[in-house]
Amino acid sequence: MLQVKKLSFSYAKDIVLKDINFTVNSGENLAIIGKSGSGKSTLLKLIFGEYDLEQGQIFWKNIEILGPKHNLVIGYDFMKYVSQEFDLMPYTSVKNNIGKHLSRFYPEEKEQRTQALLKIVELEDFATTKVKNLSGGQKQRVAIARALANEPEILLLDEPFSHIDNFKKQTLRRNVFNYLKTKNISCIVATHDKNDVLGFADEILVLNSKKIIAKDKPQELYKNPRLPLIASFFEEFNVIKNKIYYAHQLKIVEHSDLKATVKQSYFNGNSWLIEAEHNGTIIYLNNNESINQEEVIYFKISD
Ligand SMILES: Nc1ncnc2c1ncn2[C@@H]1O[C@H](COP(=O)(O)OP(=O)(O)OP(=O)(O)O)[C@@H](O)[C@H]1O
Repeated sequence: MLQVKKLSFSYAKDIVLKDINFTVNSGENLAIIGKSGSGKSTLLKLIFGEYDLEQGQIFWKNIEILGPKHNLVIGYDFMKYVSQEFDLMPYTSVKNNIGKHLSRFYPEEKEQRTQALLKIVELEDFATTKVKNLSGGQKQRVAIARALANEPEILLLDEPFSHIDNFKKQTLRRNVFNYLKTKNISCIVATHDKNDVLGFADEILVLNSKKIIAKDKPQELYKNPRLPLIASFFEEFNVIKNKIYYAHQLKIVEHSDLKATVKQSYFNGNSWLIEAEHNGTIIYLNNNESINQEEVIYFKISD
């Protein structure tokens, strides 16, 4: 189990994280979300041991994670971190990057393991390509495979699929997160993308104003977002009479006391997102088809 206890941290004078407490069990997938600059990457780096803590402690099982003041080499064998920078060896092949930390004394196992990892990140065709000749998304996939090579006990992922195209993203997410579950590897993912979270995270931790403002199962946070900041992570939403409603909870009907004037329609695949003005504020609703600008609509709210 990972335990983060009373952690506070600042770069120079500005405090970034204050009194952070949480735990992650073995095999659990925790997503960290929050606005840009809320401290997600900093928290991952602290857990990895990249900086010395000012206050608080971090433990993996009963080993205390310590920063550079206490360790000549940053990091621990049981933990891997895939940063936004990847840190790959550019003039070396994909295969050798992935196998970098695998033992040379067992060449057959090393080859099998590398092939299995190439398959997970779907880079079999690039095994002998030098990393410098890969696209950003391909490099990101190499970095993920390399982090998995020695089966860490806990994996820290910072925006792990941000460079990967939409054609591959969903398959890759399933491959990686299912692999982690089958191997009981704990995982902490910092992300802006709800698709990295819904369907994969056991819990979501929300950072805001230096603190944890929520920690709950994705289903619970989605159903009861409590704050506009949380709702905005999932979908377009409205605040009506101090309650939060997603766009799909407002239904256009023939007759209602609730009236709005359409301003814009946006195609979003499954339906259209309708932007309309209601009592001087902009609201968002879903509809099966687009609606002309300035048309008056009536809507009801369904919980
Ligand atoms: N090395 C550093 N030195 C000084 N300040 C830093 C450093 N790294 C980050 N910060 C600051 O700390 C705060 C938190 O940054 P961090 O990168 O952890 O946020 P984040 O939530 O991961 O952001 P994003 O979602 O944009 O990646 C920001 O205000 C940032 O400017």
